[in-house]
Amino acid sequence: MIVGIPKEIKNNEFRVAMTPAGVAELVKNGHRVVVETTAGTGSGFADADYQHAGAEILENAEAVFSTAKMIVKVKEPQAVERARLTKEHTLFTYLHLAPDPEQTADLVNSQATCIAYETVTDALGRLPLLAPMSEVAGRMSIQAGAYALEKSRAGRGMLLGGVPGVSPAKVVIIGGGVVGRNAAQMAVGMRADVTILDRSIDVLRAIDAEFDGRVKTIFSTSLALEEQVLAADLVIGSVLIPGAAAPKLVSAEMVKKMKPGAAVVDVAIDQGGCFATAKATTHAEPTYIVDDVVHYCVANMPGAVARTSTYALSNATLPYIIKLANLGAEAALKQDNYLLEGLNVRHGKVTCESVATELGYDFVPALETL
Ligand SMILES: NC(=O)C1=CN([C@@H]2O[C@H](COP(=O)(O)OP(=O)(O)OC[C@H]3O[C@@H](n4cnc5c(N)ncnc54)[C@H](O)[C@@H]3O)[C@@H](O)[C@H]2O)C=CC1
Ligand SMILES: CC(=O)C(=O)O
Ligand SMILES: [Mg+2]
Repeated sequence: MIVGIPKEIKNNEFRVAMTPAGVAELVKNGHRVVVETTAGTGSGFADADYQHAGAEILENAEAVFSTAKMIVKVKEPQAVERARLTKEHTLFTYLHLAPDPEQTADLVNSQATCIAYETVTDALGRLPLLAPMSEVAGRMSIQAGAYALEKSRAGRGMLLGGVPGVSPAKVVIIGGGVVGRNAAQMAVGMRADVTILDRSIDVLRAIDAEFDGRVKTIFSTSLALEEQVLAADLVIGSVLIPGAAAPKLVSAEMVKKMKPGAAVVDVAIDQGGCFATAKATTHAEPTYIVDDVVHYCVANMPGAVARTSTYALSNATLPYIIKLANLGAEAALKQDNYLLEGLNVRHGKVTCESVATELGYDFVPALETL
């Protein structure tokens, strides 16, 4: 198969979908790989590194899309990229369709086979292609939040860990999954006062055991959530209902009642965000203020630490890319039910139920499109 790696074009997105080492694996498996010139520069890989690995360098994205059958990316295709997709293409990348009607309509119209990293599952019910970026974003959320609490960003002027004689900041994490636990690790390391809310008691049990009492766990009800958010200096939004738009757990009224200068980092913004006041921002201008509360809502947080993130993402995606290339998308999807969960749109049909429900499409079970 011909596999294409375009350069990412989202604002301040420096990741690339494959490392030269991944390309070498594909080439070893008998595939042709075409890479857009300078696609790897932001992650520290030169065109020559990809050439050494056996890839061909093409001069622009147009050439990559028209040459390759499978397009492997990091972020959801932007409008100009969507216009290049055809029925012959398989697209393998993050999509986050539920909060994005324009993208969904374009992918439906393209007739392409669109597999979303974030809804691929594994035998334990986890999300193996979301997890590495959730680890990165969870860890970053605390440094972003610490920065947002500084006076220069209109924050409360608090140091997360306090100092001897002065209390640490109160960090509240909503959602104790991969993002939430990684955020907690960093916040505990910085000596903040950390509380995690989740609606799964098993998740709270595991966190209680993992942190050995250094993190408080609270079962997430609307009342408990409001109490915690109003007492917080920094709130991390990290809930997920796979495929669906994030539930708006923190209302605009609640934000109004938060402490002046408190900060929120809505990591779940890629699924629309769990704060009613959240709107996606970019690394170029990551924060804005609503009712004296500093909001950080960057939808591609890992793009800022591209080298770490590119390695982490491609470690996870490579086996799936090889399988899709070796078998072809149709056979690979038929053979692997967990990969099949990643299929969101194919040949004009929406095959992810939560996306269909959210955006008013007829849901067509994925197998029926194969
Ligand atoms: N902004 C960015 O750059 C990035 C955003 N993300 C996003 O972060 C979000 C979280 O991802 P993960 O941690 O990997 O998901 P996860 O599935 O590991 O964890 C989500 C947790 O939320 C909990 N939850 C669901 N509804 C809840 C509620 N009403 N109250 C409390 N807890 C609730 C679940 O029980 C689960 O433990 C996702 O939207 C993901 O796409 C991930 C990576 C990068
Ligand atoms: C998961 C995601 O949205 C990202 O890594 O950018
Ligand atoms: Mg206020």
